[in-house]
Formats: sequence, C-alpha cells, structure tokens
Amino acid sequence: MKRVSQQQQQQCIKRREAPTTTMDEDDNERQQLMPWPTKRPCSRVTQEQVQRDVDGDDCSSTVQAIRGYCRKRNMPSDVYRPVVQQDADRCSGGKFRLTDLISELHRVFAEDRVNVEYVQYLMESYRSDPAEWLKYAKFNKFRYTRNLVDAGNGKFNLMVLCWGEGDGSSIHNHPESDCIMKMLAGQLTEVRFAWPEKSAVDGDDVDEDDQQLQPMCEIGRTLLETDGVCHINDTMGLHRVENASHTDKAVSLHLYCPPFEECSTFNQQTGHKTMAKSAFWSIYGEKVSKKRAEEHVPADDN
Ligand SMILES: N[C@@H](CS(=O)O)C(=O)O
Ligand SMILES: [Fe+2]
Repeated sequence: MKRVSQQQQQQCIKRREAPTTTMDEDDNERQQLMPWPTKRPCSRVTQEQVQRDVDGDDCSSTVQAIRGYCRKRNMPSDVYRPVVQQDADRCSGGKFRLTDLISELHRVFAEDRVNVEYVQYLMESYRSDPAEWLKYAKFNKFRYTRNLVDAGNGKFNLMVLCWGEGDGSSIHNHPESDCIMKMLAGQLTEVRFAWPEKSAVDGDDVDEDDQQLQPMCEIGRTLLETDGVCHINDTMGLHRVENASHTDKAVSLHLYCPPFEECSTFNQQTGHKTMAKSAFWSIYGEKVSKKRAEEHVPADDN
C-alpha cells in the first residue's frame, strides 16, 4: 500500500460513480482480458508441518512470526490455524487457495464472536490467483459490479467487485458492518472521509435533512495494489473507492460482516445523505436477471 498525493490523484481520476448496481444492461457486460498479476506463492501450514518447521527447517521463523502475531493480539494460536506467506517451493505446504480462505472464514464465523483482525489477516494471507476467482469477475461497461462469491452463514458475505477504467463508488458507509477489502488485480484508490458534521447550533437532535451543508472532509487516501488489504467500519469513517486508471481494470475481494443490503451515500459537496440499495450483478458465478436482482440473496445452501 502506498500513499499518493491528492494532487496526483486529482489529475488522473475520471470517476463514474456507481453506489449501487442496477440490472438494466444485461447484454452489455464486458468480459475483456485483464492485466492479471503474476501469481505469487503462498502456503498453508498443516499441524505436521508446523511441527517439522519448529523442529528446525527454513520455515521456523515464519511459524514463530505467526505465533507472535497471535500472542500479541491475544489470539490463541491453537485455535487460529496458521496461514503463512512463504514460498511454497521452500516449504512443501499446500497453497492457501480461495476455497481454503472461504472454509477458514466459515470455521471462524461459526463462533459467536469473531476477531476482525484475524479475518483481515486471513484476507492478507490469500495471494490472488486469477484462475481461482475469474468465474466471479463479471464486468459491466457502465459501472462497477458486485459479484457474490459466498453468502457465509448469514454472518458475513464475500464478493468480487469488478471496476472498469475510471469506475468509482460514491462516498458511502457500511451500516453496522466491518468491510475488509483486498485487491485481486490492478489498483484502486480508497479515499476516506469524516462523517458530515451536524449543525453546531442545533446540537445532536438536529434532523439529518436540516444539517448544515458543507463539503465533506477528506481524512486519508490510500493506493491499494494487488494483494493489499484495508479495513473500514462506520466508526473509522466513510469512504469511496476509485479506479483511477484509464487503461486497466481492477478487481477486489470484499468481505462484509455482517452483510448489508442498503447503505447511505453522501454528496461530497454538501454532505447530504441518500439511501442506496446494494445489488448483485452475479451470484455464485451466474449473472443475475433483472427480476432476480430485486429479490433477496439466496441462502448459502441454495
Ligand atoms: N462498499 C462498496 C464497495 S466500495 O466502494 O467499498 C459496495 O459494497 O458496493
Ligand atoms: Fe465500501
């Protein structure tokens, strides 16, 4: 992840805002070739392998690092299965695939309480392999698309978002939800904003429609590159996401816990808030019909 100056970004961003996805271009979606990133290896350590590693081969430092990671965050390392970012050629553990990530998410979310930092760590541990997510990457030429990968057990959902050149979301919140977002291909800029101020005169009771209209305050800007991860929830602020590139598409993986179907979008100049529905462009790799898009997302076992 690297920070970029506001000026740099403003020079090259042509945004097409699309806070929500409507399903009126069934025949217009694009399925063009992406500038896929080169594959980077990653391995999942089994218990046997952890033992081998601790017994002294090359990977022991990685295992120690994982244990340190868990200890620092008061996460029991026997509960949280280690996922390591190391070269599969050096240590013969299997690759940590998208399906492994999903299985581990189901295991973690089966519990009553979930450690969001650990979920972020899992998202970071997965190394993007286009072959694993290509079937979800369905583009639309007018706006970014949301493509459901897994509906979780109702406690989270996982989706692939496809961003054409210049696509962007409006400033929005993530109601009562943690959003963990990972780049799968290309680059996106995440721009964060403070919540609009309520009228100082009227205090907290002010009706939202009557709040003072003033430009929203940008509080941060991060360029996310392939495999980069960021985390936001409503206590951390609002954001919008932009593909500033005029030549490359981008693909990101978003986990929301819990899932939400509506959010608020905000006018950057005035702070005015509007409700928006969040729809899927495809579900489990199948394009959603206009009619079905208006229905609820199917349960996990459909
Ligand atoms: N949260 C947005 C994507 S992004 O711009 O963070 C969505 O779910 O559509
Ligand atoms: Fe978002």
